[in-house]
Amino acid sequence: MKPLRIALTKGRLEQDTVALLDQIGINCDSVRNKGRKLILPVGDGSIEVVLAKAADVITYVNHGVCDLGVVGKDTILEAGGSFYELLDLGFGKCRFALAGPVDRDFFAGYHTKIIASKYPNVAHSYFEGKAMNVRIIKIEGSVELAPLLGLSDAIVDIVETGTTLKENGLAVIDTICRISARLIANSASLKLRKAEIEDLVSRMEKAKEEQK
Ligand SMILES: Nc1ncnc2c1ncn2[C@@H]1O[C@H](COP(=O)(O)OP(=O)(O)OP(=O)(O)O)[C@@H](O)[C@H]1O
Ligand SMILES: O=P(O)(O)OC[C@H]1O[C@H](OP(=O)(O)OP(=O)(O)O)[C@H](O)[C@@H]1O
Repeated sequence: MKPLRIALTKGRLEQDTVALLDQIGINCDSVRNKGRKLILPVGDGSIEVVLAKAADVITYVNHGVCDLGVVGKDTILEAGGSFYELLDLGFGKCRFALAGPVDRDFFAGYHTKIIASKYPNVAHSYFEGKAMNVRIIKIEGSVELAPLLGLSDAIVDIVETGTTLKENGLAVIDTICRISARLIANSASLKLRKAEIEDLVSRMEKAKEEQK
């Protein structure tokens, strides 16, 4: 049988995911010593880890070329898709927040507010929920720059420790929602490889319980 393919978000979530796989008995030395390789067999070879950017994890799972994925709830909320969310993995914890300059009242004045974000869909839903008309500008990174440069009134971005906001004279105006890493599954894989996936999920759940 083909190995079960798990797309794993490179970067911040990588280490915790590898640690979790190790904990449930799937040896991930190949991932730790990957060099520039992007597809790595792990454990006894019945599982393959694919290293991808967050949004691409969802694309690969959606299209069924990967059976499972590990991705942040932030990316899930932004990208959407028709996959199943199987498990909250409990790491990669942060939150989505609306933030702006400490010395300005975001709600003051009647002009249409400008919001910068790497997550325009999340920002749009948030303000739609508040029945507030805003203009959203997509920024690719270091979103905190936008209000500092006078491009936007505020940002919708990820906040973890709050250090980036603080060091740039910004503060949280409102918390939008909590974020953590999730295990997602392609819907066909969930039917076709049910036993393997259920086994993996139950081992992950057990590992999570043991960590508490
Ligand atoms: N402080 C944080 N900042 C950003 N993401 C965080 C943070 N803490 C946890 N995360 C989670 O880690 C995931 C991956 O973040 P990471 O910064 O590695 O990649 P990225 O957001 O795609 O950025 P890049 O374009 O720099 O690769 C995020 O989608 C989010 O779920
Ligand atoms: O609250 P903190 O602990 O300071 O973390 C939050 C910061 O981390 C992320 O940026 P990242 O480092 O991923 O870079 P980016 O802005 O280029 O996406 C996020 O976009 C914030 O800028």
